[in-house]
Amino acid sequence: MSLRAIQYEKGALYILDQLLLPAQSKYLQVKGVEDGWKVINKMQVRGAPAIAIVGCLSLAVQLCDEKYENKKELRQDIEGKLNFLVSSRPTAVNMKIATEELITLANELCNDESVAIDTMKARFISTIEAMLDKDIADNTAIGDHGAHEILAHFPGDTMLRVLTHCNTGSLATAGYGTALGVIRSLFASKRLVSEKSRQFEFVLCFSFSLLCSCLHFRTCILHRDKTLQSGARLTAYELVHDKIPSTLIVDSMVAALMKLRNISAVVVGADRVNNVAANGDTANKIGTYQIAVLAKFHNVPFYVAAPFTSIDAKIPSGDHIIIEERPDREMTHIGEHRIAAKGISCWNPAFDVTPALLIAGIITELGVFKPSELAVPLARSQNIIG
Ligand SMILES: CSC[C@@H](O)[C@@H](O)C(=O)COP(=O)(O)O
Repeated sequence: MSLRAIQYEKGALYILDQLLLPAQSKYLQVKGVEDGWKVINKMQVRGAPAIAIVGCLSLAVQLCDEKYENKKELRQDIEGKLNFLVSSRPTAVNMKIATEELITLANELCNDESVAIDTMKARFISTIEAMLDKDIADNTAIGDHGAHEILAHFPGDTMLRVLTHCNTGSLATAGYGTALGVIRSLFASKRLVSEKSRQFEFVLCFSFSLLCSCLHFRTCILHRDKTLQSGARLTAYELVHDKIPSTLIVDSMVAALMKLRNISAVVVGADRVNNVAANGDTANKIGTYQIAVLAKFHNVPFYVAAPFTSIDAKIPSGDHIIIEERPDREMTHIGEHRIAAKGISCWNPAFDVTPALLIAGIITELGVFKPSELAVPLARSQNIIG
């Protein structure tokens, strides 16, 4: 059973505090939108789908306790609280898309005279609650489509090595994960386990290799604080928990890795996939772009795994994605200990944008598409949701 980092039962929401991982596994109660905003902004919960789900569930929790005079008052309160939640982190689009859909729903319920206030509240809350199950179902589908796509390029008994970046697993979603979901599905596939690979595992202590590009070391002097060591702290934690053999590397090793080891594919997640004018540029954790460039150079297929809730149909290109900048302290300190020379200035963007031309395919819950082919399945996904 993979981790459940978001635990919800009618009116009660708990999240696994990701800032404490892997040393401590402690759940925090989220009592309403103020708490929801704080846990997202402080990155106690992170990852694009998880941000949206926790944000929306924090609203559901609060609505359970609030009393309203009339539907208009309820509608206004919903809109204000959702817009507040969107401001918690700017790059991932999932919370913004969820907000637009939920405001549309609140307007419809408010304008429908056959719907009483209690029914409006109950329908609104149950729509939010459904996000949890839908995300897990989407991720399982993403995992299977992605594994199928990658395996199709290799004969049955070939041992695969997949490189991923950041954390896209159960900690970043309602469960199973996106890019990490593909890796879970690959792991579950019997085609990967062969006599040959077992022998290889035993001799080289490699196992069938998942290589996580992890710590965010950059420009050779810098180390990020724990909010961003998401590979080492979070992905490694999930893989160890699920007993999926894997190897940790740091970002600066990717070129050497691709030259010296036979990497089958790269699979990463997304905070926002732009889909206007058949674009497909993708924002993801800082360092993703350089991995995509290196993958192109070494002829390694580079995939993005993301649900349609991460696809933004509104901005003209990836250049318009707002990139969140994090505090200097993440680069200058390890815990309380300063490692950078006092007086040095820092640039600390949390994300970068990978141009669509470097992406072999976007792995979604509806299948794998070229970045330029997303428009039709996006419309289909909106009909399914709507
Ligand atoms: C399924 S999670 C996809 C992305 O959100 C993930 O790759 C990522 O970049 C997370 O960034 P974070 O800053 O940890 O929220």
